[in-house]
Amino acid sequence: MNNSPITARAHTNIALIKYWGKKDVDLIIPQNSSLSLTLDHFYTDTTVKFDEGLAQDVFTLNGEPAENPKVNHFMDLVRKLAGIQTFARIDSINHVPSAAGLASSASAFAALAAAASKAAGLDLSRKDLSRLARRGSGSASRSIYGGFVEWQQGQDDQTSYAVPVEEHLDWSIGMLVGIVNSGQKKISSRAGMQTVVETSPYYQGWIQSTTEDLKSIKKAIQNRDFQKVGEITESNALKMHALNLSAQPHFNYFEPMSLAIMQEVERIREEEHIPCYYTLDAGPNVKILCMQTDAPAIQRILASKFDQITFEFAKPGEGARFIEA
Ligand SMILES: O=C(O)C[C@@](O)(CF)CCOP(=O)(O)OP(=O)(O)O
Repeated sequence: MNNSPITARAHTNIALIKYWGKKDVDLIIPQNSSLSLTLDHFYTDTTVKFDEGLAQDVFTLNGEPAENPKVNHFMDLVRKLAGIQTFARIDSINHVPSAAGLASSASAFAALAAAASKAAGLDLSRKDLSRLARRGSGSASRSIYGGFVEWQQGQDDQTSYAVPVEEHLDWSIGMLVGIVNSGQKKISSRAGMQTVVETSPYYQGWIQSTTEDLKSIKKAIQNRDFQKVGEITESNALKMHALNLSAQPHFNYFEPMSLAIMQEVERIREEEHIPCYYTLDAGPNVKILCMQTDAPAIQRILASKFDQITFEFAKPGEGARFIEA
């Protein structure tokens, strides 16, 4: 274990093919493989320093003391892996719009996995970092890499990890992220996907369909077929949300503003002939896949319709890495 503080940076990722259900809740083994795009715009910096003088882990988030049982549980995993008992100081800064509601668990646990394992004296491969990050939050397994990333579902702790599909993208694709300030209490991803696995009558159909989508989208990425990538992305997101509508009790993450933006994206595509496609996760925020050159025109149209929402553009981002604090 080295006693110097280690800082890591990891970016958030947005799934084009969704992870939405676990086979094993404790190990976080998913029901299906997923594929995401790591974004440059939103990231987490986490510093970890092990200190024999601490009687427990001390955690701060954005400069404020914080309590998070998932972080404590995760640090226990790191201690076990490194064969140490020492507690640590963990300081995490989320560079994500505060009202975002953007699932920052992906960047947070990927950055924590990198910084904590290194500070504990481990020198993990990116594959083992992805496996470790997965234990914090499934989607974090993908943020170890940049660009397009596939989380191969595997069947156990050894075989479930992410791999880079195309890490250094020479494709000028990107995402506009609309921050819909949500008043409603959202159901966490963890709770939402559990309900769906247990109660949606469509769940087996989802597994079959999303497995097909993954194969098709990888081919479309290889062929630089933006329209196909977009169509699959939009369809896959709606199928995921259909699971929520069909669950018992049913739930959904859409707000009226979400639906209005979704309809406007379809209008821009069909009437303005600007290729753009939406996806949504466990919240009301709409993410719009588009080519970088089209982003300003789309932002202008959206700003004229939704003046109270900011749409921030994100290019493909890099994988988790160590930085000077
Ligand atoms: O990212 C995706 O594939 C789709 C979602 O974002 C939702 F739309 C799921 C993210 O779930 P996560 O927060 O990783 O859950 P955990 O494993 O229970 O911590």
